[in-house]
Amino acid sequence: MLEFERIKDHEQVVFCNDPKSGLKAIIAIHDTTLGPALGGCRMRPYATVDEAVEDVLRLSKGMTYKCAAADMDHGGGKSVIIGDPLKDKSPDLFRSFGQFVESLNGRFYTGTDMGTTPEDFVHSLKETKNIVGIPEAYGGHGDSSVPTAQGVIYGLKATAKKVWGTEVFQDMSFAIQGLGKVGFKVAKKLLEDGANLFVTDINKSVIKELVNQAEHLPGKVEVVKGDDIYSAPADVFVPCALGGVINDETIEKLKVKAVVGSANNQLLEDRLGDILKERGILYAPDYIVNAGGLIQVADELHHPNKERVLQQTRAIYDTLVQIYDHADRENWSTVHASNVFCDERIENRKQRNSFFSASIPPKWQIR
Ligand SMILES: NC(=O)c1ccc[n+]([C@@H]2O[C@H](COP(=O)([O-])OP(=O)(O)OC[C@H]3O[C@@H](n4cnc5c(N)ncnc54)[C@H](O)[C@@H]3O)[C@@H](O)[C@H]2O)c1
Repeated sequence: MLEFERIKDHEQVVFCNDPKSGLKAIIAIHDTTLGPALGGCRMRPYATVDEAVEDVLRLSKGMTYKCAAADMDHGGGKSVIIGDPLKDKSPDLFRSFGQFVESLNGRFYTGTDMGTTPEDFVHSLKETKNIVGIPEAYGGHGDSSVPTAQGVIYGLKATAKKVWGTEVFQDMSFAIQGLGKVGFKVAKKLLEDGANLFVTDINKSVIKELVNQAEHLPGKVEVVKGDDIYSAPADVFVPCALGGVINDETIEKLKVKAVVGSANNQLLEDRLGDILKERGILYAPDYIVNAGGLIQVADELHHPNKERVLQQTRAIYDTLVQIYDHADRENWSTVHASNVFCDERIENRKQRNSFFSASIPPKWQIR
């Protein structure tokens, strides 16, 4: 049962039901103060509608913060399709989803997330232009893991500067969990710069590939098993696989001085940010560090330009510096400092919007 109390933080929640294509989806728009909502579309065989609602509400709120932190003119939204991505996909399902997105008249832009691919949304594009993260052949930027990995590198530089007073990775050590699209690129760049890595992945073939490539690079790789990555004697832990990896159990094992990675929702709960602080471990808030992909997909709405994406991704460095300094001044965790930073950006925009509101044209229609 969905009660208004449950969605009181959200502007709009839309249930999409199309028996012909089998589409059952939910679109949540959290906050459009900064601009039209932006957020991916996740497809999962949710056990209950309640579980799907929970996910879409939480994820859309997270997008409001992520867009604010990256200084995007977008608010937070997200969508979920209830279904098995291995069995239930069809062109009609994604066309139908596109029609529902179109019905929101530019209030919501979406694209790929867990369980969906850019190719799925080529079908949705036939019904709406409000799709991002599309293949290069359709005018998009293609693989978003490239700027995401660049953002992680800028995050590592800002953090290394803060903790060790240097941005030189040579002879520093990093424990990388997950060598997928993002983690592999980060690992390779660090090896090129002469860093020492501890790595783990459940996929043996990516480990083998990295070890092979490392033979021709200045840095060194040591492969560790599963959970041993948490206690690896490294300077920085770089989570690039799953969410929730920093929890009461793993936090005790960490020997690092900093945590900087691409994984979404790295802390199981925000309070763990305080424990990291107490333990003298500098945490780079995930939604700031991993915004490169978001920056790239949003850029598609303004005639895609890779140089502009790189420039905006570089700003992740400065944002982190501001947050670290603010957290220091107030004696806050970086999690709290970062949430306050985003809330202030949203509040400031509210005031600016009200000043111009009588004269500005409708703010949504970007392309
Ligand atoms: N790709 C992007 O642009 C982007 C943007 C923002 C955030 N992220 C987040 O960054 C993380 C990595 O994204 P990606 O695109 O590289 O995903 P990916 O699926 O390409 O890579 C994830 C890797 O983690 C490995 N893995 C899974 N479970 C593991 C475990 N228990 N221990 C060790 N390794 C494990 C997988 O085998 C895979 O190689 C995800 O949390 C994702 O949500 C990605």
